[in-house]
Amino acid sequence: MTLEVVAALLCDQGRILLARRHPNASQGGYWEFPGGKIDPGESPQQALEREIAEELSVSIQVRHYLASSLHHYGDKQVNLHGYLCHWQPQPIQLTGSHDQYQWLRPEQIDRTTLAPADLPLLDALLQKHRNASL
Ligand SMILES: Nc1nc2c([nH]c(=O)n2[C@@H]2O[C@H](COP(=O)(O)OP(=O)(O)OP(=O)(O)O)[C@@H](O)[C@H]2O)c(=O)[nH]1
Repeated sequence: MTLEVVAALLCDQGRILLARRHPNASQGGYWEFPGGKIDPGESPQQALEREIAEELSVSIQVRHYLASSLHHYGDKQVNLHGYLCHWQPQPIQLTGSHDQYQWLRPEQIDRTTLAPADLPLLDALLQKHRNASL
């Protein structure tokens, strides 16, 4: 089984939003870029805007595709697609999928507690930042 999943790299003043999966969820306790599965008939952008509204109670604008990552978790395979997103700062309300969130600069993100499928997305983000500062 391969799940098609979208994730938002939501930027605010150089920091990226990370959310921690609820302990009872699959990959519980891992930090991730929030998002979720693409429903039938949805575009990745539509899925991402819907998931972020559902999980964080905020509205976002999907800007650019960043990178994808295909990861085997044992019981399933996740094809994760990361998009750079923009928002007008709004209060975040976690609605159940996550138990915490934090804003971090990409170089501050702890690779050991990040969902393994997200590591290539983090690397693409770090690469983009390095290129931007050349
Ligand atoms: N939203 C999101 N999901 C991710 C990321 N990285 C990653 O491996 N995943 C995995 O992608 C799968 C789908 O995400 P979901 O948010 O719809 O989670 P879910 O609990 O409904 O999924 P489940 O059916 O696997 O339990 C989960 O197994 C989740 O662990 C990520 O950065 N964001």
